[in-house]
Amino acid sequence: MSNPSHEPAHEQTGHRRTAQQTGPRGPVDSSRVPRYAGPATFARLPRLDEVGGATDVAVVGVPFDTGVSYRPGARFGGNAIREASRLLRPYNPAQDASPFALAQVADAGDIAANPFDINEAVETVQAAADGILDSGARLMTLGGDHTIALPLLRAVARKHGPVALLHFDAHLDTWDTYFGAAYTHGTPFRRAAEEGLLDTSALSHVGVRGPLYGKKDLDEDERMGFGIVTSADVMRRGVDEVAQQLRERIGDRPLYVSVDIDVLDPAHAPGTGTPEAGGLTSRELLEILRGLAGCHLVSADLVEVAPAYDHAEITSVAASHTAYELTTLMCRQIAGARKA
Ligand SMILES: N=C(N)NCCCC(=O)O
Ligand SMILES: [Zn+2]
Ligand SMILES: [Zn+2]
Repeated sequence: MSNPSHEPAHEQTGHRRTAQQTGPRGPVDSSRVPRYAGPATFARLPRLDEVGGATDVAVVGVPFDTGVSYRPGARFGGNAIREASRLLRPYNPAQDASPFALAQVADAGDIAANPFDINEAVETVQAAADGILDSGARLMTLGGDHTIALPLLRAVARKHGPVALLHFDAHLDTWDTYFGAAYTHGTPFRRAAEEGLLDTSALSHVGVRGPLYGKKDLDEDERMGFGIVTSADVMRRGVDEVAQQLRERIGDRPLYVSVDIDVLDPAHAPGTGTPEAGGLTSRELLEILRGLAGCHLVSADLVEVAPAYDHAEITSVAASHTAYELTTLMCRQIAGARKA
């Protein structure tokens, strides 16, 4: 019998064991079970229940997009990224690591956030994130709009104290309110700064570009402590120099990385809600992330993938590779800390 889903017996599912019956349970082996078969988990990794409910990194979907100011649809982002991640392979040559052999990574399913009540959804996301972090796992969330970065940062700061933030986005997302609403996808980092969740000596936006409401947007953002590497800066200075500057700013602080997929040029990520011309290439984004090796990455999100505007999975493939680099960073760091 060939069952391409994720039954506990890994002999039937083709889940790779990286050592003889010990060590992390890896992805389904795509040389034994076609990679397009069965329900999608991130990178064909086991579900959380298949690894006994304990993991080092929990990949979690956040199907929520009630906080958007323009095109809706990011509620479908997590599952689109899971589908596009079927083609990921277990060895990451760019970081010379087999991430899923270094640490257990499991797909913990979706957080069931109320689509009709943003305040309640924010509480639900925080409670779910608290639970996962309390179990000792790091979070890699997929999908949702940028509103969710606030409850995720609340959970991370509850565990680690104020964190360094590296925010990849076309937008600042430090605006104050929209239509009087405090919790939207344009406001999470102002709320996080107000709540003391951020280490104000290590806050960076990368990839910012496009029209603003006024110059005061930049002044207020700077007052909150953010430094900006614009999209044009990345082009002029190059990825190695940018990554080095970011690494120096972050140091050994606990780091949260938030990736809004609209940091990429619409040519590289058409499937998003508020696209802006002149963005990063996926190659630039992936290279900057790889340059963060050694940082203490405690959790990350990947938001604003709206598959209804995508074509040929351009956006969700870029997103799946972005999440793969982020999980690789976490797994390397976990394995390194275990050795030390
Ligand atoms: N976080 C994202 N993707 N966009 C924020 C844009 C807010 C605005 O409409 O001005
Ligand atoms: Zn954005
Ligand atoms: Zn954003």
